[in-house]
Amino acid sequence: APKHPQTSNATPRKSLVVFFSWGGNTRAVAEKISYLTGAEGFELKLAVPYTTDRDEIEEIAKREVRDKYKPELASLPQNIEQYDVIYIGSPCWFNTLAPPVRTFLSTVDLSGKKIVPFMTHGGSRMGQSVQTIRRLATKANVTEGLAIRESNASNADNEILAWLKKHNLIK
Ligand SMILES: Cc1cc2nc3c(=O)[nH]c(=O)nc-3n(C[C@H](O)[C@H](O)[C@H](O)COP(=O)(O)O)c2cc1C
Repeated sequence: APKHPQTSNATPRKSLVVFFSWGGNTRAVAEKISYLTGAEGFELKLAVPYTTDRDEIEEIAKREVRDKYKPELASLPQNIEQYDVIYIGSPCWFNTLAPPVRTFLSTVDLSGKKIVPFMTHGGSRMGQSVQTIRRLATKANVTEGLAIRESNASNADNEILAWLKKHNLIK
């Protein structure tokens, strides 16, 4: 049947927020992005969870980042092909992505996706993470990142909203 001229053949852009959070700051930003965009959320969790001890995680993270270690994830998002836009969130750990996010990027085929990175941090902003995402997801279109300071993580509504508008991710 002929299509109405207003009808687009393009399927609507579906988006997913994939994130890891150790202390909750990145989760707060991820939840805000989901709330503002309608994107579904997927929290990356490890098969063997990290310690909750702040001194111990420092040592573990330092070693894993140095070794580019990819810890095993408990699960992966299903049917990734249905999403056009994937937000990817991480705390800044030693100037880059937390290792669980590295595992995700190395495991899932993100060819042709628009990837929107975001990070919470104590001063390093995105660090090296955008370059790392571009290297691991070679066939994706990776935008500039959204960096939110740790102290603002649960109070960044306006910053997140402005950033989403600036990048045409919401109206
Ligand atoms: C192991 C570890 C390493 C960190 N390394 C950095 C860093 O290199 N640069 C920085 O700005 N903040 C660093 N931080 C601070 C975190 O990026 C910041 O507190 C972030 O908001 C934590 O997010 P989360 O609560 O989602 O885990 C580090 C924190 C931890 C626990």
